Amino acid sequence: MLQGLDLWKSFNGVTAVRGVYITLYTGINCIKGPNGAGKSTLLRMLSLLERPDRGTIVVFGKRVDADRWAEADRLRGRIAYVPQTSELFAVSVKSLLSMCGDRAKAGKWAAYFGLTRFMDRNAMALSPGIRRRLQLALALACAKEALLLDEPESYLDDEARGLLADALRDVADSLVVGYVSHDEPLVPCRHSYFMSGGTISPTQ
Ligand SMILES: Nc1ncnc2c1ncn2[C@@H]1O[C@H](COP(=O)(O)OP(=O)(O)OP(=O)(O)O)[C@@H](O)[C@H]1O
Repeated sequence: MLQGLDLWKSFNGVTAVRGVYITLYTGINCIKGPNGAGKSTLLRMLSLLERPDRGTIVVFGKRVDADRWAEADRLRGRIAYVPQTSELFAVSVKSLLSMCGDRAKAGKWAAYFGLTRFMDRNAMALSPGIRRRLQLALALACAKEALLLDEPESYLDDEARGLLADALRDVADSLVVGYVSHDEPLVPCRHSYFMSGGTISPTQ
């Protein structure tokens, strides 16, 4: 279980997230809402990649308070994250895929997303859609407990959207999945939240 407790975040005087409480359970947890609602900021905080101004993130029972942020360094590896953009490090695909240690698992997800022929290419020289496939393969290979996805269907063609949907159905029994989107997600949501103006509420 991944929780945010009273999370707040402002940028240059603009409050992006206002006292959000959220619990992500095993399965698909969807966070929907319009542009600028604060979804990406919330997801980055839950991924321990953005320090909240105030509040606590509870990562499988372990608390990370905003004012004791050093603890985040010890827990960040438990959460795989796919950002909204398709940026990656400018190194070869195969070196990226070696990041998580389990080469067999990384190879399996790379093959699943049709990436085998790109292994020696520089990741940043690939098209945004192929980079998105690579980000997803990497995140699925690295994810042991939680997988947080920011508009994961962006850049993908129909084939890749189908692959992603099937993959998410496969891992939904074993991972906490957070899925941020504007529109209907590719897979049914076990829990749904709606965000607007930095606040959040559960939906049906
Ligand atoms: N790094 C940043 N620096 C300055 N402002 C930021 C930063 N990140 C987010 N914001 C601001 O915080 C607010 C919420 O942005 P955020 O990206 O979290 O919303 P969102 O719901 O994900 O939007 P979208 O659906 O357009 O991606 C916006 O006003 C945005 O400009």
